[in-house]
Amino acid sequence: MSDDTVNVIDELFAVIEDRKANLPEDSYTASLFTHEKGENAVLEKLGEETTELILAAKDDDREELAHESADIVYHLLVLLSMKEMDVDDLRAELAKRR
Ligand SMILES: N=c1c2ncn([C@@H]3O[C@H](COP(=O)(O)OP(=O)(O)OP(=O)(O)O)[C@@H](O)[C@H]3O)c2ncn1[C@@H]1O[C@H](COP(=O)(O)O)[C@@H](O)[C@H]1O
Repeated sequence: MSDDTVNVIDELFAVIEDRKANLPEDSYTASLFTHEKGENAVLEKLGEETTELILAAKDDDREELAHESADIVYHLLVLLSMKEMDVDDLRAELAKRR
């Protein structure tokens, strides 16, 4: 994995944190933080996208698999932010398993 690929995750997380702090009206991310369903909105998205990921894998559709993987990573980062966690928590957990 290139440094750019790693950085894009950190950069995306920084954007998510910014949206959480500033709640711009036109932001999908902000709408997840203010959703009437609370955290269930992002949890439902993760459930739906996991199903879509499974279907893409079963179809051997690599383009769709990458698309759904990105949707899941994005919504996972939103969830971590909602729980006052961050990418370092994920990195630390993965590193513990080496
Ligand atoms: N990475 C994402 C990202 N991934 C997914 N989504 C949104 O998540 C929603 C996914 O829901 P759905 O699966 O129902 O949408 P869909 O387009 O039908 O997707 P599929 O069914 O094809 O999987 C869509 O509205 C997408 O726009 C994202 N929205 C934002 N980001 C990032 O967050 C940044 C800030 O975005 P805003 O908060 O909107 O400013 C953007 O610059 C992006 O980098």
